[in-house]
Amino acid sequence: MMASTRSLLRTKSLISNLPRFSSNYKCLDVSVNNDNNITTVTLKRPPVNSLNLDLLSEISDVLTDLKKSKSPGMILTSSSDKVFTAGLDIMEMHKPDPERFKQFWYALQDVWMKLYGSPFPTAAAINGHAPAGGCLLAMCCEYRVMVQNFNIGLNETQLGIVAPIWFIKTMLNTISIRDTELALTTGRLFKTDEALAVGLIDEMATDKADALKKANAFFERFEMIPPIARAYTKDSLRGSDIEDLKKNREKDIQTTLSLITQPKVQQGLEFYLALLKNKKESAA
Ligand SMILES: CCCCC/C=C\CCC/C=C/CC(=O)SCCNC(=O)CCNC(=O)[C@H](O)C(C)(C)COP(=O)(O)OP(=O)(O)OC[C@H]1O[C@@H](n2cnc3c(N)ncnc32)[C@H](O)[C@@H]1OP(=O)(O)O
Repeated sequence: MMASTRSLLRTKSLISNLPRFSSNYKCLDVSVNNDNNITTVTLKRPPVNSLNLDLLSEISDVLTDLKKSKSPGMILTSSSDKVFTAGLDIMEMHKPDPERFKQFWYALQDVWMKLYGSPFPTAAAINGHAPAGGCLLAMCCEYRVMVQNFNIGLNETQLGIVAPIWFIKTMLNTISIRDTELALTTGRLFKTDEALAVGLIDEMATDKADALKKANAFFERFEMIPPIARAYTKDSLRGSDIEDLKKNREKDIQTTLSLITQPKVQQGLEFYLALLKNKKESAA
């Protein structure tokens, strides 16, 4: 196909599929790049983009919109200059109201299924720390570019909690079984260069602009690949993990609720929260 015909076809399909986004997001900025029609979703819940029910619900909605509009791709990033996301909002797990916790966990499952299983390509421009749930969101994306001198990893065991099996499968889809076991059992947070060495991220960046540039370049790889072939291939690789959670969704919610409300686990969370607060006080 001639290059000019290709670009005309692309322009036509972009016009007909232009995504329409709600302007009502409180915790997200959503913008579409005019050059390649890639959508950048920016997490914007200060101070640390911790994932509470509201933020998760908005991420879930935007993923639905992107799928409906047959988006050619999405970049996930943060408005903070030092935190991509601090993971799940600990306040949703500390002394939780059971009904609220169930909604919260359901929303997290939704985000995971939609992001890990999206038919469109995804990249994370990780411009800050990405512990626990932050690492999960980044690993759900197909490509990760991370700004130097930050931390990423599933550190749940450090908090006395356990990464659910679907978190673990997401890491197994990213790095080796051996590295996953060592990382999870020790709750290891990797510095950017260590994450690159182990394959947890794909590229390093000097700053956010560089991360966005490299993330945008990732999508050029798919210009000549029919989207349907791409999406089926991704589904062949990831679909069974998603089916497993779909089958066990209710059980996963109940088990997590009963574990998280155990007094020992609650004490551990309290201790961790106190550490976070003390860190601030001792720095002042
Ligand atoms: C065997 C029993 C198993 C039972 C359970 C079973 C399954 C449950 C599975 C649950 C899975 C959970 C996954 C998660 O995501 S847990 C969350 C893990 N997150 C973290 O460990 C990160 C904690 N935060 C930090 O390390 C730092 O905040 C930082 C991200 C590196 C940023 O540092 P800095 O810029 O210096 O900011 P501060 O530390 O001063 O924080 C500012 C402010 O934000 C509060 N905060 C930080 N993180 C969270 C959070 N995740 N949730 C809620 N709030 C958070 C922090 O306390 C400060 O608040 P104040 O300004 O009020 O002091």
